[in-house]
Amino acid sequence: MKTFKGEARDKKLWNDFLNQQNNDSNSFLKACWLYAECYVYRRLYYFFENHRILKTYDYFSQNKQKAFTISVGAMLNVFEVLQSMKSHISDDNLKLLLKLNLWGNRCDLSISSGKEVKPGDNPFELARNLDKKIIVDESCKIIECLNHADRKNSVIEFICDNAGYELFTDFILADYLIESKLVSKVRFNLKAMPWFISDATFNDFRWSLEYMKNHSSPVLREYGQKWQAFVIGNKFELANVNYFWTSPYEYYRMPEIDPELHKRLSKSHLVIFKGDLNYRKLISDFSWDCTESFKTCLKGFQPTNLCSLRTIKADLICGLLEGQSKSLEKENNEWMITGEFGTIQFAAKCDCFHNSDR
Ligand SMILES: O=P(O)(O)OC[C@@]1(O)O[C@H](CO)[C@@H](O)[C@@H]1O
Repeated sequence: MKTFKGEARDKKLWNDFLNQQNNDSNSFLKACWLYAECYVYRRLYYFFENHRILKTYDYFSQNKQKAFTISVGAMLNVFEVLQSMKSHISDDNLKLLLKLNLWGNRCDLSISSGKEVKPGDNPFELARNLDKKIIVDESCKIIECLNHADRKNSVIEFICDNAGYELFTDFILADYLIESKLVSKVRFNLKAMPWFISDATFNDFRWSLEYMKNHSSPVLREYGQKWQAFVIGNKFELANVNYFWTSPYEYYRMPEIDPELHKRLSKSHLVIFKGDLNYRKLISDFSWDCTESFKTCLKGFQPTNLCSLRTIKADLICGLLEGQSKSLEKENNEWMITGEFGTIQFAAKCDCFHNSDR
């Protein structure tokens, strides 16, 4: 893996990392999966960013936009159910929205190697029926944490994953948190470059709201306008560009590599990490004993209360009960790589909530 040349703002971040690798492991074939995969996506962008005309071109944008447009049927269904929830703010509704958001992570174009992945037409029914597939469910702890938020001043940080339907479910959850007045602001952390095919960039975020605002369906138009107004009114905030999210670093190294980012996260009430890649970075892509606690696997990374909503696509996990992985293996010996199963895990910063040790 070669160091980068040119003027890129993350050149030093990447080159310092590459220079720290020992010669034996500094190659695509020998590096660990996380590093090699991140390097490939960064190197791909390098070819474009140094091109006179193509420097702002997002080579995955067509796939991502298609992923959004083919999900309109599911989105309309979500809005229909949501209308009835609005008049009835409750922990049960919040729990259901967390699950809707979790399953949104199935719609990822990197696991399908770019092939279309469409959500079912009735996502709430799916979310209600898939509880057996959530093999660690700490949604109650997340809700308890949200109920402790200082409603007037609390910020939630979303560390987003995929554009398309998953980003839509992020908006839905964020909207509910704002409307129910549990928090005052949701900040979205997006990718600074095309990443893992479908990861959401700043442009994807803006494109999605603009697409909704101009749609022929009145409800899509209404919410497109509403969420654009949230952006202008600072209820939805786009975090500044940050290259840490497209670096290969595991999150426990954040205080050393990007102390400013760590400090900013620590001021929020809760950080929601979406998806599989964020999970791998949270627990350092190590093959932990699957019964090890989430908190231990974070290796001290705990800027504030944090949670992870992830469909399982990579063969690492923690927080399971004794014997649980054996029975999953019997059910489906590919349970760790298909995205069929999911986890909702939580780690509390302070003692005021239960912690996630199981
Ligand atoms: O973060 P996501 O979107 O949930 O998942 C991304 C992901 O499925 O893509 C990769 C396959 O290339 C896996 O490494 C990874 O876990």
